Amino acid sequence: MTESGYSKLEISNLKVEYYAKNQRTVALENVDLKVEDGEFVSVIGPSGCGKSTLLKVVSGLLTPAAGTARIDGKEIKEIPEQVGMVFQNDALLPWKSVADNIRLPLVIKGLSKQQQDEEVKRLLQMVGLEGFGHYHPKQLSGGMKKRVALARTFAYDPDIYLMDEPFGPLDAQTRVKIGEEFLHIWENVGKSVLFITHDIEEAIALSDRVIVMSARPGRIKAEFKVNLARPRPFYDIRFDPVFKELQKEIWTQMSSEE
Ligand SMILES: Nc1ncnc2c1ncn2[C@@H]1O[C@H](COP(=O)(O)OP(=O)(O)OP(=O)(O)O)[C@@H](O)[C@H]1O
Repeated sequence: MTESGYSKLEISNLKVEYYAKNQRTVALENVDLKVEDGEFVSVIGPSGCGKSTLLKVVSGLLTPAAGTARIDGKEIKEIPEQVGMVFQNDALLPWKSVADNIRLPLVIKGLSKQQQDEEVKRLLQMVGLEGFGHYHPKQLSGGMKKRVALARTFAYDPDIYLMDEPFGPLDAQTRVKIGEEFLHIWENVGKSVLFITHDIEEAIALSDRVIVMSARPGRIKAEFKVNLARPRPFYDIRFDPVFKELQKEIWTQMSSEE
């Protein structure tokens, strides 16, 4: 809870429908979910269960058919300034340099040129891209682009990070490396995260709680608290017996019919 007594994010009795070609699809139904200040929550579930839809509601891009989504107690009616998104596709501006992509939120925030330069330098260092500021996105590997996208989100410094399978397109090795770096940075930043993934191991390694959704219409099927101390080693934590037990429980829940 925040000082004001509200959760950072509170979703209550949410229902979302899509209409396409006279066909109604109920994407989400009866979804209740809270994310506290500084909490890392992952949502995992079968393809099409409404995970991205959930993020679209929180980012103000979709209006629910019923129920509410609130940030700090205030109902989301338009794009809230407290959220920052990281997608599977990095959404970098190809005509701008790496430094200028990261600079964008700082310009919007109204920082002076000198403050922007200092912050860009700090962020490039933070994501391991020192010396690449003058490169353009097309000159970077998938993992490097992901680092730029993360640096840009850290530059924006939102209260809630909304992450939709952000490491999805990366190869397994890069995915672990970036996951590790992201976890390390996040553990210092300590903001709320709502993280969508298909990967049980990634969800456990990163999160304070893992939410399992049912197939469409998406409902919350189960919730697991991750009782693993922080800071955590993103990879080695997988060998902890608590991790393995949780992985088994989540897998059992995901593969059960109900
Ligand atoms: N713009 C749209 N118009 C109509 N139906 C849609 C639209 N967007 C999503 N849907 C439907 O809503 C349901 C939930 O979609 P959503 O993208 O939220 O699922 P998801 O869990 O994120 O899937 P995945 O894991 O495959 O990315 C799906 O059945 C999808 O077909």
